[in-house]
Amino acid sequence: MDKPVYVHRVRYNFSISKLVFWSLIFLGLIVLFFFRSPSSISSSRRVLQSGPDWEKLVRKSASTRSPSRGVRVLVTGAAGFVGTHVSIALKRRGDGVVGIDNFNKYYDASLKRARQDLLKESGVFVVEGDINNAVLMGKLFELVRFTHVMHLAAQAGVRYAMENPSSYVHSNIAGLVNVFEVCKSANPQPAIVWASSSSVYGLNRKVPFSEKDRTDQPASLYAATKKAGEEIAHTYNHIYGLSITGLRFFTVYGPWGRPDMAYFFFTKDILKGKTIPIFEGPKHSSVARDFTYIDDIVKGCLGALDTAGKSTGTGGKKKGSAQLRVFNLGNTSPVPVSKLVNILEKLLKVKAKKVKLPMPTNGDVLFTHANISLAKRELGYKPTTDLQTGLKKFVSWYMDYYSLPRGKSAR
Ligand SMILES: O=C(O)[C@H]1O[C@H](OP(=O)(O)OP(=O)(O)OC[C@H]2O[C@@H](n3ccc(=O)[nH]c3=O)[C@H](O)[C@@H]2O)[C@H](O)[C@@H](O)[C@@H]1O
Repeated sequence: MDKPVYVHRVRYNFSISKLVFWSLIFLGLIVLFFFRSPSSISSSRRVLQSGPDWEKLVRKSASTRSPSRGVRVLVTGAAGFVGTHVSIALKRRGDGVVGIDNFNKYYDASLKRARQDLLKESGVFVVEGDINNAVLMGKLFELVRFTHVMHLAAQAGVRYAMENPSSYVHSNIAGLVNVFEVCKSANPQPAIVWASSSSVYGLNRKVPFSEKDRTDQPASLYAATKKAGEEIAHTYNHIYGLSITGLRFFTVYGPWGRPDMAYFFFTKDILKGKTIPIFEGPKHSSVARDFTYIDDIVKGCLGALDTAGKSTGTGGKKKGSAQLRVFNLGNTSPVPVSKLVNILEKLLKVKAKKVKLPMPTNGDVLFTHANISLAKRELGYKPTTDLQTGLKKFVSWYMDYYSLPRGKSAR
């Protein structure tokens, strides 16, 4: 028997509304996925890495306040801890600054994104890319006649080198070589200031560590890649006339710091009531570091940049000898890790749960202590912040950044 027409119509209408219903659900899911996925969050911040708008951003960021001074700096690792502070300091005094950073996930990338926001507020544009990308690096030099490169991009961390050795080779060796390659071919060649590390002193026992001391006993792959970097710097200076200054940083700490470093994760764990491991040397001796506050390091970096001689080559050809320097940037007052924890306990007003453990044999050294007389003489470097004062500033930033109640900490 034929069904009445209205039955067909009802069925037809029903399947249309079903189709519309499911389409809307499907669309909703797509929208939800794009709004919530972290990659969409970062891509919304990301600017296309080519085209006139991007070039305009690069050129604007590189423009100097006073054209007569004309200092234009490419800062690699600009969204890193030291990179952010140095970029802001350069921009604040009127220099042109362009940043580059690959925003890798070695530690919480949202902290790097927050630093990027801070840089943007200061007028510093950060190009998203890897220093190993020769085309991108070359493009930046086509757009801007950089006078200096502040090369701070690196795979940091002493102990992580056991977990991911190739990341150290990629950033600290291949990446460094690529930076030098691009600089040697640039016309004019920029002067380069780059981050080496106190870890190059390795098993050196002579204190305080002087630039003249031996650095051929690295205790970690990280240290070995930094030491290799210093030798590679010698080669590029020798063959191409690049002016190169290496800075040996001593355990830099402060606001906007690195969450993988002890002072940072101790703070987090003390507040959470988690037990913190304090490493000890043989016979329960204390392990100590020459902790150096970020503002002092920034002054050292700017001092190195301002006193850097010009590179002498052009377009890959050496014209004469150029400056090759290396400096310790430390605080000259080593503090035992147990004392660092005591200071944090007082500032946080929380008693830490501690466990003393023998220092693991994965690259750590027992102590560091910088002799800074060379940097004092040549760069005018003079650290002024002791650990108590610097940690107070760090804790204050930490409580604000993570929106923690103020009651628990001392400002
Ligand atoms: O000065 C440097 O050259 C280096 O300083 C730091 O390396 P490190 O001094 O080992 O800094 P942290 O990892 O923050 O360790 C600080 C101290 O805390 C100790 N520690 C670390 C971790 C832990 O769980 N317990 C502990 O007692 C370490 O043995 C060390 O004495 C940085 O992580 C390196 O990137 C940098 O190059």
